[in-house]
Amino acid sequence: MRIVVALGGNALLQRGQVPDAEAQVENIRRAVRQLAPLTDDHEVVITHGNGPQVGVLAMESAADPRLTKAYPFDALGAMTQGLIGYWILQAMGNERPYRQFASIINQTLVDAHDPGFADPTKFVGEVYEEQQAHELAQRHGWQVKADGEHWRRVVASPRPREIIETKLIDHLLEESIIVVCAGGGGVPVVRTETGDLRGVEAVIDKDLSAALIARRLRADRLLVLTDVENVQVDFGTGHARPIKRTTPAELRRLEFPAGSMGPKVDAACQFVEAGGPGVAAAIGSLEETADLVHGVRGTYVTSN
Ligand SMILES: Nc1ncnc2c1ncn2[C@@H]1O[C@H](COP(=O)(O)OP(=O)(O)O)[C@@H](O)[C@H]1O
Ligand SMILES: NC(=O)OP(=O)(O)O
Repeated sequence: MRIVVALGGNALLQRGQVPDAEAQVENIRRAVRQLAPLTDDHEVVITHGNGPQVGVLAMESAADPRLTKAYPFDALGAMTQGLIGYWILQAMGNERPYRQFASIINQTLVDAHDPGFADPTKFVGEVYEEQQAHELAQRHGWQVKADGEHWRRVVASPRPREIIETKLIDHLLEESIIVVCAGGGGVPVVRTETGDLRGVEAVIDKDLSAALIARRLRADRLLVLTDVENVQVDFGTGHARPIKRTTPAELRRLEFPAGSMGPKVDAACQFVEAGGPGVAAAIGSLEETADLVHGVRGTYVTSN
């Protein structure tokens, strides 16, 4: 099978964890232990989040007295692809030394008029208490929103339209190379009137980019790996219950938060709606990756 995996930002850095390199390398090592067995029997593409990391780089860039202007988010996104891609590449290589892995810096086309530019939803950086978040927003010109019980900086997150390097990724898979790509959803770019590509200030949702890649590569499975075992109905209430097997039609009738479960559900639905017979998407815990593939665990989404 051809499998596209979206590795949640929580797998790389848990909420509240200090973003030291050592901590992230250790988290990635744990995540990769779950992913490596997939590569024994399947063609695998790994995408990953970058919200916490791109927030750290943005703070560093804004604080650098030598710069007249902080680095824009397209450049910071490319940096996180290099950083996290390198960590994943090394960890995968250590788990499966006889396999070949490639991590690519990729660009993701977005629409310059996407409504996501006017209503930022992508959480970046660390979590704050509400009061502190508002103070930081005032001081740095950020926009901040509630993320569960905490508050975080938000940036624009336009919908991914095309993965510029799709053909390259396809070639690599056909050569039995495991590909890490679309880190942080891919570097957001728009096409100018002259046909050139130009980076834009945004962070794309990696789950939506993973769904797009999975569709374009005609994948059999989309695995959205995060820190909860299932998508839940009435999440966060006393009567929350897990959704096990479902369809896009059923999921589309429910509502999920824009900055967390919403894009995961949307990604799963988009992939299954566009896919051929036998395709499935699963949303669930990284720790249960092997069982998600066949719908034994997690929320398993099929067309009927
Ligand atoms: N209906 C829901 N079912 C399950 N989890 C939900 C739901 N709504 C919101 N969440 C939250 O979504 C989180 C996963 O989204 P997110 O933090 O963006 O994941 P990741 O960083 O792993 O991509 C869970 O930890 C949970 O707190
Ligand atoms: N870019 C992105 O979707 O990152 P997170 O998964 O960390 O939110």
